Amino acid sequence: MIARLNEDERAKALAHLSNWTAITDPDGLSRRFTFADFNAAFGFMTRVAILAEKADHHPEWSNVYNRVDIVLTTHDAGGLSQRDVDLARAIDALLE
Ligand SMILES: C[C@H](O)[C@H](O)[C@H]1CNC2=NC(N)=NC(=O)C2=N1
Repeated sequence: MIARLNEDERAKALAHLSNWTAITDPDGLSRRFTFADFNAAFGFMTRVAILAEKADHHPEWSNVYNRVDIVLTTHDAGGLSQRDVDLARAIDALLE
């Protein structure tokens, strides 16, 4: 069973995830992405979906036209875990 991050682990992880916001309900990370249009937003979602399937770790997300809102939280852990941090980094890397 994957564990929630403790305070020390959270602080260290967040220091490397400046684009993401720590949230409490659910306990996790969130980030809003804005693209030129729906096509670009959906293309991004497709790439994130492939990452998520490979990692067997899936985002909570919504899309409105060119905007994608992502929340990363670990259901199996009841909150923020290393899996969320790893997926956030992998998502950021898609845009580099
Ligand atoms: C059975 C399967 O491995 C689990 O349900 C995985 C799938 N994707 C998941 N995604 C997220 N965000 N949290 C989980 O706990 C989780 N668990």
